[in-house]
Amino acid sequence: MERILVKQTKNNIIMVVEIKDLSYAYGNKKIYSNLNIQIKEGTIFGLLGKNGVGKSTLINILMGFLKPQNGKCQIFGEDSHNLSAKNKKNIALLYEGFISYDFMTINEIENFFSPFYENWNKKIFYDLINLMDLDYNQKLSTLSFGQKSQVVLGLLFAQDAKLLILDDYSMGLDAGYRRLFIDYLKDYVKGTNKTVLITSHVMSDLVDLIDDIAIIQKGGNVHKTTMKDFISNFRCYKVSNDEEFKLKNIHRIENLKDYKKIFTFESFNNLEELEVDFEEKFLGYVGKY
Ligand SMILES: Nc1ncnc2c1ncn2[C@@H]1O[C@H](COP(=O)(O)OP(=O)(O)OP(=O)(O)O)[C@@H](O)[C@H]1O
Repeated sequence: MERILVKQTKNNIIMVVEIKDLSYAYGNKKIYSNLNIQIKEGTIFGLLGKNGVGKSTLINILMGFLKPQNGKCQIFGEDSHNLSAKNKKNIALLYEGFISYDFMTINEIENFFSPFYENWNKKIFYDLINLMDLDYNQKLSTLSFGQKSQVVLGLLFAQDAKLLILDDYSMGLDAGYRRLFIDYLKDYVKGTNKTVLITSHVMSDLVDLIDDIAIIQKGGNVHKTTMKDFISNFRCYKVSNDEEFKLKNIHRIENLKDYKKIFTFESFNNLEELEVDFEEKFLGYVGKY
């Protein structure tokens, strides 16, 4: 059996997450077959895809809540469904509905969480809280949704874990809170070897944040690249509806009323290239429906 290397000695890159030939299905419903993903230490990795392609399933496998049916899924060189306590402590997970201690105050929730984590950093928690100008004695039940999410993020960052898994951090946050979070996250990981795995449906947040991406398609096909390469290499061209064209390697054609949009990794000098943002490129890749 092939051994998964935690450390690639050749260029000294440490892989924090190694997913190799992973298959998973719910009954007859195939989610992945032979999925391969690697996440390098010190990078921010975006797991992207439309609703229902299997992002949360993969996170559940990574967290050991689900077991691979085939293949391997390793974190810090150990099988994710069999992680040692030491490595478990180095993963901070954010998922929907993370907090259910609404009756506590901001102070109390910090006191409640801190003993569970060896590297607990109180200052990080209160730095984030202070950005919101809140009274520490305010009960969580009285906070706005965005403020409560900020408390959750504070609890997550204060763990000072080596790997952060953020499943849809942006749920319900307005543009201001999202920006606050993104800026904080960037500063938080800068100059450290912390690794972040993030899923989000807010594409505009991700452009300046993410290093590597995996775009998952329905059926489990995955396009892996860097954010930079995807943005510069995946192009959108405009072609008039009555123009005959025979082009190779077209990824997707979007038919609009007056013209067609062509999405491709090819470069066509004779066509008009449209300047489109990451969200549109992403939709051009995965399709709108
Ligand atoms: N326990 C389960 N039993 C059967 N099917 C499931 C189960 N959990 C998830 N699924 C299905 O598996 C598919 C992938 O679900 P998953 O939640 O991983 O998608 P996702 O990419 O995280 O979606 P979203 O972006 O909407 O959160 C979906 O079609 C979902 O209905």
